Amino acid sequence: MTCSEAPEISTMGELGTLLSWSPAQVHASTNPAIRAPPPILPPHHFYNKHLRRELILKRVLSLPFLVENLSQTATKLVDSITADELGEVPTTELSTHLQTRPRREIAGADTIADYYSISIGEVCTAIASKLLIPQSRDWGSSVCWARFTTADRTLAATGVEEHACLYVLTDKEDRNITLFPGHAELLGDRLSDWQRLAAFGPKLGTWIHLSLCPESERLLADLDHFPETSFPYKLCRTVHSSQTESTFTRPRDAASVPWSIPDKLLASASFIDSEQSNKNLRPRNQSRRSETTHNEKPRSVPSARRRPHTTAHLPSPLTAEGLVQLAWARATENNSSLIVFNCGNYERICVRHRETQTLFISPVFDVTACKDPGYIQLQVGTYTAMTLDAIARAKEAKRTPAPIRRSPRKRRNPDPTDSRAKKRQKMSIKTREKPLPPIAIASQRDMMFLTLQYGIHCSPAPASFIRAAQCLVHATKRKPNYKPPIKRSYKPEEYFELLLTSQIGDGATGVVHSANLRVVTKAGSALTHDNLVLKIAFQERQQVRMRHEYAIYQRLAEHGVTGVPQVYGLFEDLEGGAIALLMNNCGKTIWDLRPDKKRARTVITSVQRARFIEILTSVHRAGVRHCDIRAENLLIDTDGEAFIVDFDRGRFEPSEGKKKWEMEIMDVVTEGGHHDFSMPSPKFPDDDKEWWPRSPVPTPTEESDEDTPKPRRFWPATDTSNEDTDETDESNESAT
Ligand SMILES: Nc1ncnc2c1ncn2[C@@H]1O[C@H](COP(=O)(O)OP(=O)(O)OP(=O)(O)O)[C@@H](O)[C@H]1O
Repeated sequence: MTCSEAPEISTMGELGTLLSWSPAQVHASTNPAIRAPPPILPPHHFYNKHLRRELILKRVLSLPFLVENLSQTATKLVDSITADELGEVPTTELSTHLQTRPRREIAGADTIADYYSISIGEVCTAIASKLLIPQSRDWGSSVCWARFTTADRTLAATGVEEHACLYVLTDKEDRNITLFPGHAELLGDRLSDWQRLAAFGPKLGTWIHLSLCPESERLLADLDHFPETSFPYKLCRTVHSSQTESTFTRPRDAASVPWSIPDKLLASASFIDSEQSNKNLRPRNQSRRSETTHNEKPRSVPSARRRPHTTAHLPSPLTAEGLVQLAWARATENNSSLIVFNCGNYERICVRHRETQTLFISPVFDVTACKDPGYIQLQVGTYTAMTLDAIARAKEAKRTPAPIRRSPRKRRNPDPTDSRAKKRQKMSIKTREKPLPPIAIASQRDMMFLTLQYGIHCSPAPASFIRAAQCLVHATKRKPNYKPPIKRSYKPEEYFELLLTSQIGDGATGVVHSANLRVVTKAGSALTHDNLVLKIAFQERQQVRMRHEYAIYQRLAEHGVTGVPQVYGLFEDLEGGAIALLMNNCGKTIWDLRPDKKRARTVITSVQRARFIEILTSVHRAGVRHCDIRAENLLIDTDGEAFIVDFDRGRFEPSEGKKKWEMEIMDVVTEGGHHDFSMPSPKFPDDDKEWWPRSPVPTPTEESDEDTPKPRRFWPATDTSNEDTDETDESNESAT
């Protein structure tokens, strides 16, 4: 049945009538040009393989009464509100949303999420805010629901929308809560709870929308078809004894939650069959010791013996395992306890239980057929439960500081009586006489084991990356196009380790991380080098751009250009899906360094300005045009040195006119202004000699953004769809 009509509102029971409403069925667009792409695994699933062991999902169990529980949360709050507090229900305003018909183009996961936002989200945030702050008269929303856009616009085509959530608005600078005007005063003593909530983490609940197609419905139906004892959580396949050490306290569940998990179910979730449940979480190093004999140093086994036939992320259909892993990882990142899966007409709600690392999942239900209670009541119950749970966790986290857990992995002190240790020490003294910097040693090695250790990440097993292009800083005897073979296993002196410690940027070419390097010398001493940067590219077009960026840096290195990143190599993931460019850290962008963050004006010294101009002059002299001179690509390091980064849009052999034009842009940017990239750049003689590799035609899962720079992002994201480069006029030109 469908309850497609907006409720008729009577004065009595207006709220009840609103709560009993369920939306009309949505139908896929009849326009063949508007497809509902079947969900595929998004490229960023790479990160989900690096979740901390303590945060990884171990099992999925059914929770039959979750939906009823959540509806009751709304019922209880409605029952506790007095007629006086209820005041006037803004029926006309709210029912306008309920009447909103789906647009005919509804198909993709992003349009499903947008439809949900205007027809359900707007109403439910208003009602939930009223129930949480009953004294308010205005029915304004202090909890919000939104789909957050990302810099990677190609994600819209994956058929999965994972960036929607319930949240409280916070000030970006000081993380103070921004409630609907007047609500802060009404909260009285409870205001501190909400403040704490905002500081604790403003995201309260996670939504995963899937495109409107039969594949999505099948996926939703399969979400609990796993063995109860263990969930097959996918990790990297490298065999390696990791050196990462961390103290980490698993976030706690609230002592009392607005839903109930029967004791029996909780007990069965807590039952850890160590053999069974850890089997999938155990990286291969613990199960296969074949590479270590008694007296030998442990060898590491890469994740594959062959290079993948393409390094680019291949669109593979999303499986139920993949979807659960994706949703779990997203909820972990949001630190939310509830996850809602929605594919237009069907829905499932889940509880992420932190302590037992279990996902408790409701049965699938038809959102259009919700009756007693209606769909709006269930959603309001879900919103309020999410908020109350987050407030409780924020409060408890403040009250009981969690004990600091020491990592069980300890570094062994070398045994002074160990003759091999003594020999190693002697050798290290010898090598100390002629020390090579660690980065120079790593530059001669072809295998990189990559580990993530920041936020929710602490890789249970590293990813294996093989060198695809040489270091441009330290000389190597290798031929320029040398492709190193992949060995069966690697001794410590044959590889280097890279630890990603934070994410510092996310652009059209890739995700940029800060990184530390560790190498073990032949003599056995471990050396480290901090302050590196690794940019990872996933999609084919991004990878073409990254390889081009490397080629540009190669040209600049040949011409001895300084003031640009030093590149230590390009690497390919042996499990496919990613390539990575290793560079030195050039500091912070002049955009991020602006003294007044509320203004767009950047400020640099005259010496720095002169240096930026000098660098660009030498770049031009090397026969390269940057093509993206913006405040986000001009960096200053901790010593005040200037750097120009991000050459993925760069072009070879520019005309004199184009170089002059770019220098004028540099003048504007270093004066604190911004160039308007929507302006077509003028034509000059010899422009046709300029060349650059064209990005491949976007696959159906990718949207073309040729030469469109990354929009400047705020939180929530602002609409910058009109931004464009001065190069767009040229993007249709033929190129070699
Ligand atoms: N070598 C570096 N050192 C320090 N920070 C860096 C470095 N390279 C990049 N970054 C940071 O990462 C951000 C994104 O990097 P970059 O511009 O190279 O990526 P992109 O994917 O090409 O982005 P865009 O969409 O702007 O072209 C930069 O704005 C800068 O803040």
